[in-house]
Amino acid sequence: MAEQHETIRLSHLDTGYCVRNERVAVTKDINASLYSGELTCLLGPNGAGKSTLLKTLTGFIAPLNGEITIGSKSLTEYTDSELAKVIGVVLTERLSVSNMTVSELVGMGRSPYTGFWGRMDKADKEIVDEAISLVGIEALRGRTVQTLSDGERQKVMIAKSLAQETPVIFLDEPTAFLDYPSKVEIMQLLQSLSREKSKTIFLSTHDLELALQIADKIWLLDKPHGVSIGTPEDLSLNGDMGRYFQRDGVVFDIETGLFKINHRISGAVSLTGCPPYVNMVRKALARQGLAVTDDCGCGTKVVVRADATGYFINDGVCYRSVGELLDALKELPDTTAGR
Ligand SMILES: Nc1ncnc2c1ncn2[C@@H]1O[C@H](COP(=O)(O)OP(=O)(O)OP(=O)(O)O)[C@@H](O)[C@H]1O
Repeated sequence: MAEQHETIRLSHLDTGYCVRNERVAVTKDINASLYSGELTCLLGPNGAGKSTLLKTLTGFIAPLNGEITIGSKSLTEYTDSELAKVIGVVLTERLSVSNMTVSELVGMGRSPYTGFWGRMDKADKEIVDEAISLVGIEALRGRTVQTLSDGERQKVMIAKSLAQETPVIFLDEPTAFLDYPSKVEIMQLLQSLSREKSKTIFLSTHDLELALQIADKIWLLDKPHGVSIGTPEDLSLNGDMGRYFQRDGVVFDIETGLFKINHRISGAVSLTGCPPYVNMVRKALARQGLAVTDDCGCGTKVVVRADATGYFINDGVCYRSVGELLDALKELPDTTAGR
């Protein structure tokens, strides 16, 4: 495991904006730290202040109050060029660069080191090559940036921030607009970079389930509750996770540590069998509003069995698929005890 140390400290930090000379706070009194070798995910509902916090941490906007310390000095003491060697920022916006190749764009990550004319020497080029290979985009090198898919472009932007060789990388919704496998791939890439390169990685996301599975730490941001910080497991056990995302129709399942849809239950059946069939049938029944009461058939008129041989209702006809079983259940005049 990579050695971990505190890289950024937030002390009594208030974020927000000055609107017509009035200070409008978005988040208040955040006291927290980010660590090297850790992937931290910032979660919160729309408008909670995730982007505002990221903009404040990256020096785009000033804090309303409090202090951000990076290494041994305050963020305000860094010059722009010093900061560019400490913090890499990956934003989600589409790039307006035209006719720039992937190699050239990743090479821009070297600009804090290459001076006014941006001439890269051999060492710079090696660093760019390494960044490209770490992210696994060698095949894209010669492609122009505007021809890339969203996922490919996201990887290129991560490679650019790696070429920048900053100990800290901030990313604003890096998984937005990606299909699920690409989201997982980007998150796994960031997790391995935090581990293998000892980077401090802090990202905002709406991909709750993914963050719960992959983040070392979660920052939950919500106006009524403030910020709550911990491992996904601690935030699950102390009830914060369920509280923060409480909505009609959604429940936080403490057993799995994930959110699930709270189906409206209109009846119940009994279920026997063996995994994975029995688990899939349980899931399908829940979607139909049917709870599984027990595994012995007591108290319900319908007993469903699911195993490798097929799906059965009251040990009668063998149905070959979950779909057929559900159709048959719908046909029953009085399906369940609860109806
Ligand atoms: N430039 C600005 N001036 C004033 N208020 C702003 C400005 N930018 C954002 N806000 C407000 O600050 C609050 C937090 O916005 P922010 O964009 O940080 O939330 P967010 O958590 O990133 O939301 P989302 O998940 O929708 O992206 C919102 O109420 C927003 O309207």
